[in-house]
Amino acid sequence: MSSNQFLVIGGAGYIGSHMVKHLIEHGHQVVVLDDLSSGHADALLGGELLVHDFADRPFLDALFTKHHFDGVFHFASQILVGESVNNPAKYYRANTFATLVLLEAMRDHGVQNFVFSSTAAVYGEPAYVPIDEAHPKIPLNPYGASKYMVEQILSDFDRAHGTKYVALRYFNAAGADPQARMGERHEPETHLIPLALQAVTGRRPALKVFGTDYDTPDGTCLRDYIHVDDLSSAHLLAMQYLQAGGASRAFNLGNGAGYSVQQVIDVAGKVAGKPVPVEYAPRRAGDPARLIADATQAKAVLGWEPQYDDLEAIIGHAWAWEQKSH
Ligand SMILES: NC(=O)c1ccc[n+]([C@@H]2O[C@H](COP(=O)([O-])OP(=O)(O)OC[C@H]3O[C@@H](n4cnc5c(N)ncnc54)[C@H](O)[C@@H]3O)[C@@H](O)[C@H]2O)c1
Ligand SMILES: O=c1ccn([C@@H]2O[C@H](COP(=O)(O)OP(=O)(O)O[C@H]3O[C@H](CO)[C@H](O)[C@H](O)[C@H]3O)[C@@H](O)[C@H]2O)c(=O)[nH]1
Repeated sequence: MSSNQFLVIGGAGYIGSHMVKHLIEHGHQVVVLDDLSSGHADALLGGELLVHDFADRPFLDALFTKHHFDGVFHFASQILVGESVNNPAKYYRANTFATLVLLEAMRDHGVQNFVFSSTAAVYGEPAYVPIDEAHPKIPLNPYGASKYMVEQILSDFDRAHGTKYVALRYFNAAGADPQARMGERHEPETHLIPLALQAVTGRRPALKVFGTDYDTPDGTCLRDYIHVDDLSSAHLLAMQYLQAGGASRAFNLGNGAGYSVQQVIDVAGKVAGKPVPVEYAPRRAGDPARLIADATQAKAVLGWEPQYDDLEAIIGHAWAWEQKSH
């Protein structure tokens, strides 16, 4: 495939920085637009970094006048589910309204091909697992709702303006660059794997296990952990699908296997060579017992083949990053 120029919004973040790496490794030109509110400039392996809020319309007008982009990947968002419940306006503004500003600018400048970071949170409490794309979308919190609203806007823009998009609904993003050049650096960190590993090193207090009385084999929640590099490969395939004339749609991204919180803790202890200090705590509000993806569509339509279906490999990469970064 020939070299293209892509805009990666939120490219200095956890998942976006792996995307930038993947694009560069595939010979593409990359412009990163990131305000560094939660991202890190040193996570970028290359490309041109523009430090700016992506929802600034005059800035976007100048950007789209100066550059021709073959497509746009959009990772920038507010990502804390709990915060979204207490401060919904922040989420509808940053995730939904800001993306509408971006989509209008893209429409007016004729920028085509949009790959959007959506989430399994659009589904809400699962009616069945594994969850396929046809599963009812009843988000339980404003974070999930803010993303689902963007999907609905995208569908309307496609009908009205021919905006071509793929919405990728990730399950639990995990792992890090196998060479530990970049990894997960959220602040505050809320995700299970980095918190477990940081409890081992003593950088954080004991890991609180949120609930041991779920209707699952060991009583803790099941999640579908998908490696960030596998997310990146799916994004590029989704972009190429659009460039080849594929119809706008959503895809789930996950491994299709559920691992319990207790299994993650056990594997993290094995990988780190020391047990994870844990404290058993009540359930966290809004956590479904099981979230497992049916990603058959991404495999069949995009030709996506995840490389890392082994939890030990995923946590191994996160551990190498954890040791290198602190
Ligand atoms: N981490 C997960 O498990 C997960 C799961 C499902 C979906 N997602 C989605 O994936 C995307 C990336 O998540 P992440 O974990 O990499 O988050 P992150 O916070 O590490 O990255 C987000 C990036 O966007 C930038 N950003 C935020 N607001 C901006 C703005 N207004 N203008 C310019 N840049 C801005 C931040 O500086 C950061 O670099 C998000 O859209 C998130 O909702 C993540
Ligand atoms: O300190 C912790 C942190 C998490 N957990 C448990 O570990 C599992 C995974 O929790 P994470 O916070 O790592 O991930 P979530 O499944 O809550 O969230 C992920 O999936 C969501 C979709 O439902 C959103 O997309 C979100 O951005 C993404 O990180 C859950 O059962 C949670 O209760 C703990 O027991 N202790």
